[in-house]
Amino acid sequence: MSSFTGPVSSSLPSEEIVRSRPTCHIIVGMAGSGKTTYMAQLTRHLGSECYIINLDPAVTHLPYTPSIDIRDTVDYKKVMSEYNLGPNGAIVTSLNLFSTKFDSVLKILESKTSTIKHIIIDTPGQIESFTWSASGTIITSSLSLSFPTIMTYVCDTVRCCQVSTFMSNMLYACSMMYRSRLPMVIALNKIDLQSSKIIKEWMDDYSTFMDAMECTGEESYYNSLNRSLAMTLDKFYSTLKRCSVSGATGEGVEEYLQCVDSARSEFFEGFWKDMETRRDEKIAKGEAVKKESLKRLEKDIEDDKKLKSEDGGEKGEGVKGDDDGA
Ligand SMILES: Nc1nc2c(ncn2[C@@H]2O[C@H](COP(=O)(O)OP(=O)(O)OP(=O)(O)O)[C@@H](O)[C@H]2O)c(=O)[nH]1
Repeated sequence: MSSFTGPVSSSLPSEEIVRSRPTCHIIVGMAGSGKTTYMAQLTRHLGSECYIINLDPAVTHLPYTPSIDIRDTVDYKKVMSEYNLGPNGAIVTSLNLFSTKFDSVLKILESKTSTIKHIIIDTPGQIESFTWSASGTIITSSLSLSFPTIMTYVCDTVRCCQVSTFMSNMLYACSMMYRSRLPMVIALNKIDLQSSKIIKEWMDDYSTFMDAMECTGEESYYNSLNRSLAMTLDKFYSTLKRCSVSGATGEGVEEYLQCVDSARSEFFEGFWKDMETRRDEKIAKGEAVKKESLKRLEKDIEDDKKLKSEDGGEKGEGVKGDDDGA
């Protein structure tokens, strides 16, 4: 799996150091999918082993107590009025403002690595404001350069039992996974209300999804688009880790943590290896550029010398001095 598009520094921690670090879970999902409720359940389960960060500037109530809260740094309502923005624009701007201070967050996290095993991050309900914004990319990249990081995509199982909602969610998850290049866990949430069996079948067997689409009785452009997309997504499903959970009852948290463990290993096999290769490539490229510059400099000096000998050294002291200096 190739990965990273942000800055690569040769002063990054080694794999050995990163391996001993807590796993960072970035919790994403469509509005109302149950991210916050599930996070509360997860953090209750993990207790003092986890460190919680809230990145949703517009949330009014949280059922958990975050250790770092974007709302302590950025006043979303003020951003709205000062920059004359609507709700979504204000979320993106608040995230942008917060991302400029993200180095301080990383420093705090660094100081906690010996006492925590998980860093859990809640993101705004307006999924695109985090996943498709520059600040979302900066935050995700910064975290993944210091900690084994995974994306947890929370799905509302009740709504995903409709073929069109299922497809929208999978397309979103797929694009986010390929954009971030991080391992992804799909948490099929709200299983206290609806079994996730049918969704798993659709992921495992393309023909069952086709059958479900036939059952809608529609032969529309939308269905033929869904059919083509389903074929394309087939490969994506095979790379996913998925589990069934309930933010309401806590069911499935253990299964989720097993998925996280395997996603963590995938992080080192895919993302981290690729990142190191890129870093080595960049250093090697830097060396090559240096060598090339040196060659050019030597050639310039040679050319200069040739010119001077052709001129018979008539250019006087100044040029001689330059030559000596070179
Ligand atoms: N029955 C049931 N309800 C749930 C579950 N998870 C969340 N809910 C309900 O779904 C609604 C949305 O839950 P939230 O946790 O606020 O969802 P969210 O994704 O954080 O919402 P946004 O931040 O607005 O995107 C709330 O009414 C929750 O009580 C679940 O596992 N089972």
